[in-house]
Amino acid sequence: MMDAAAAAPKGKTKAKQRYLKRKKERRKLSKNKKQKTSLSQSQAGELENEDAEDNESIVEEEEVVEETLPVVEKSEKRPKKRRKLSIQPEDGETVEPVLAQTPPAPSIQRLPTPQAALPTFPLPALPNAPSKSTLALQGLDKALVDADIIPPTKTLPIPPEGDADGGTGLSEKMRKRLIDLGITELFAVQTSLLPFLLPSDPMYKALYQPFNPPRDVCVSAPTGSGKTLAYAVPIVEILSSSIVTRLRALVVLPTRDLVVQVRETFEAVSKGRGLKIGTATGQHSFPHEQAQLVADRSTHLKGGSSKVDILICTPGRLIDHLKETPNFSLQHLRFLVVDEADRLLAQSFQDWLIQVLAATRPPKHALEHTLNDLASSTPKLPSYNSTPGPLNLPVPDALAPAFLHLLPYPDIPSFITERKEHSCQKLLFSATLTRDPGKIAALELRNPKYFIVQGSSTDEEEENAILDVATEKFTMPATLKEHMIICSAYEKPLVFFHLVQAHNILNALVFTKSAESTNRLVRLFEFFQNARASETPNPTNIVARAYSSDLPVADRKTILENFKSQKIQILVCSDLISRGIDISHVSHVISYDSPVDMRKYVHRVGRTARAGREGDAWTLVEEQEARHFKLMMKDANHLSQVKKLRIGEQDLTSLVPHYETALSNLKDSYSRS
Ligand SMILES: Nc1ncnc2c1ncn2[C@@H]1O[C@H](COP(=O)(O)OP(=O)(O)OP(=O)(O)O)[C@@H](O)[C@H]1O
Repeated sequence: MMDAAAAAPKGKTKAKQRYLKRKKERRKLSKNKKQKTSLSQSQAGELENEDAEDNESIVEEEEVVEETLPVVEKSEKRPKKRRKLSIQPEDGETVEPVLAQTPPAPSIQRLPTPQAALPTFPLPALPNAPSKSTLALQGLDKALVDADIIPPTKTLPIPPEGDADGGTGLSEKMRKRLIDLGITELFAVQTSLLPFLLPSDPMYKALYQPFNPPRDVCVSAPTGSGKTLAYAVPIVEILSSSIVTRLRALVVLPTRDLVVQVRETFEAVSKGRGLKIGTATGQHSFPHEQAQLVADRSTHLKGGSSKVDILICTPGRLIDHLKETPNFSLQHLRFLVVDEADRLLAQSFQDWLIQVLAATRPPKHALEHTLNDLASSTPKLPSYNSTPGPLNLPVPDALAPAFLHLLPYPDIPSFITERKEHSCQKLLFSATLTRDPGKIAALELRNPKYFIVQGSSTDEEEENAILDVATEKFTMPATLKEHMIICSAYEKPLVFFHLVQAHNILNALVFTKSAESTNRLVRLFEFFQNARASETPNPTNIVARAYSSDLPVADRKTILENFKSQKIQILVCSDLISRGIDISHVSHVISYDSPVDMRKYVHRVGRTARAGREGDAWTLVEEQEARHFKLMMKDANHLSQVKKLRIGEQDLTSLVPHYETALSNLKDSYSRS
């Protein structure tokens, strides 16, 4: 018998035999393991640990055996073909199978989910046509397009003395004065204009701003909206800072009556501020006016010699003073107000505007001429570099700063190269502001700022407001009610009498086409009243008076005062007082003869419904004029606001007998005179 060692195959060492034996045992064990499904975890763990230990020992042994036993290596399990792996996550979410190493085959499922549809593009189309208003705005003056649109409802309370100015820009003195006058809030036009003209920075309130001259202003605001205070208040505020009297504000108005009215406003507002106010209307003799306006007329003074700070005048008399009154000068003007601007610009009286503007500008040559005489009479002036000698320089006589450079002083070098500008600020006002570019250009406005008072809340309404000014469509006071009565020429006086009686009119302004018609209507009305009174037990006596340019100035003044104090109930007038006149209690305006143009209509009806009060306007339109009147209203986009009033035939026929008597009496009176 062979022993075990001898039985061992040749070349196998003891270690090898031991290894093979243990391997056999391990295989056996792993077979058993598979069969024993109920094998506990702990047992399995022990087995694994055992395996791990075995493996360690094998590695050690293999390091030794490796070269000699390649067979053993072959027996190791190698990964076969790579297969797809499927991962089943715990939460049950299905994960796309991933192929190891090989790139994923393109699959529709794997593409990002496409959007609902392909992106859409707008169909080619023409852009929307610009609106009519946008088109109309094109080519308009930029200043007008940039206008400030102020809603008429915008008001600002005036804080009492001691409080902050509340955004009004007003001094304590002015606030106290206004409150004393019963003005407790600023109207729309004033809320915007006052802070613009009275900025909080005192630099901009200065009388002279030679290097930063103020912007000019154009204001379009309805009748009775408070335009007069909108310029009177800032002028008084700025001028009251001046100590020396110079003509610094010039207010130009179309009629004497308006001059008187605006003077009253200035006097009321400037009470206690030390400002001197003068007027020039031709009401007094020329020498009298000269003496009122100029202190020294005998010495030639280059800076002028004014006795007033504010001059309110009509253009005709202004030009007379510019030409004829020695030392009457506009060089110090800080404000030039053109109220009822469209009317004044239409008035080419002696080219008044050109002459006034020329007088406010520093002349390039004219002053030099006048100074030449002076220079020739003085010893030759030393040049800047020459040996200093005794200077005998002309006295500037309080020349305005913008005019100083014209004096024949030695040339003093200055680091300021900018030209000095005159500081005259032009302020234009009207309820019917003109858009005639030629007329506006004549004003030589400096960077003008427009303010338009008109109801507007949307952008479109703002555009419309600008367009209305551009196309001369005017805004009426919101509190005004308008009516037209179409009748025959024969019925017209009857309609007038009926309106006066039926509506118990006590404060009416009646407009006719001429001074002659005015007088005739008043006389007819008086005869009619007399005829009625003889048959009526307790007749109400209504006093009617004519107010026309035929009357002496003193009589006009008395009549106007009597109408204001309600001693006269009906004032019959021509268009002489259709503009600007402010009589607060006028409840009715009757256009006995219908106005020929829209501007006249706006100003006539604007004598009522002022300062937020109610008012009625009636226009009597003869049948043959009806077409023209309606067309005029339609062109102004205003026809819908003018209601047609029908008067029953019965109402008129009852008045006919008295009317017939009045007519025959009038005829007699005319034949006698
Ligand atoms: N803030 C205010 N509070 C109360 N009343 C005011 C105010 N501002 C002006 N008024 C009054 O309103 C009236 C009309 O003002 P004004 O005569 O200045 O109107 P206007 O805009 O110039 O009208 P028109 O275009 O007809 O000349 C005047 O009696 C004036 O005293």
